Amino acid sequence: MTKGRFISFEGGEGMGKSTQARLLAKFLEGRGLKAVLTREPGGTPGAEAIRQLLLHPPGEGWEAEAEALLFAAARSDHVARLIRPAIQEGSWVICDRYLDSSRAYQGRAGQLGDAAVRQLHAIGSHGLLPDATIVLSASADHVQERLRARDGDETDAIGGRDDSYHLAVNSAFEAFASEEPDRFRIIDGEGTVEEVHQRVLAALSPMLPEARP
Ligand SMILES: Nc1ncnc2c1ncn2[C@@H]1O[C@H](COP(=O)(O)OP(=O)(O)O)[C@@H](O)[C@H]1O
Ligand SMILES: Cc1cn([C@H]2C[C@H](O)[C@@H](COP(=O)(O)OP(=O)(O)O)O2)c(=O)[nH]c1=O
Repeated sequence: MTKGRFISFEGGEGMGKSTQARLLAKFLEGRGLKAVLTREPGGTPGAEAIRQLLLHPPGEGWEAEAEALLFAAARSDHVARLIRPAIQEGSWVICDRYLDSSRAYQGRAGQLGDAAVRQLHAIGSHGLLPDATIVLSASADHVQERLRARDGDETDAIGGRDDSYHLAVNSAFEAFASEEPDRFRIIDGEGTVEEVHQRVLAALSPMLPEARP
């Protein structure tokens, strides 16, 4: 059996990751492939429970180190129980956020540093990296309007952090993409959902299987 593929979508809140991850999974299924659509933090019962603890923390919230450990623990369960087995059985795993979110949010914006986040990942998930990572990028004005329509005034412990935190997150993703151009593709997230989907397909085209006649 051929090994599957692993693709992650990254970027700040409201860039269109969930929308585009869903469309890519549908596209792959249309080509006769098995696609597993999943998300972080989450994807398994244990990781979904940790997601609640992270986004709606009890008490006064987590210290930076505890927060990074919880993300790494959720990822460890997700990789061991869902991502790795799915890749091994030949599926395409499409993941809405993955390690690079921890690098950008906890490592850069949260100031824990890249080495510490990578160390946790080496222990928790044996360093598993995606074959390709799509970073969606759009202007703050654009995204604010989308988020208002999606969430109203609702926010969570991380989405609700100040503008400078989110600016650091966005510039971290850009830096990662330029440091590792073989794995990352930056995609313009502005325009219609279909326009962005076509850009995603174009960026991944060398990996994608041919349409069957
Ligand atoms: N290209 C687009 N143009 C307009 N609205 C969009 C576009 N892509 C997504 N949206 C909408 O914007 C909101 C945020 O998109 P979503 O996919 O949830 O982003 P993310 O997962 O990055 O937070 C959703 O309400 C979604 O329907
Ligand atoms: C996976 C991951 C997410 N996060 C944050 C980013 C988001 O604020 C939140 C996940 O919420 P989510 O609803 O998935 O994000 P979005 O609004 O982009 O759809 O958790 C981290 O801080 N570190 C991580 O490793």
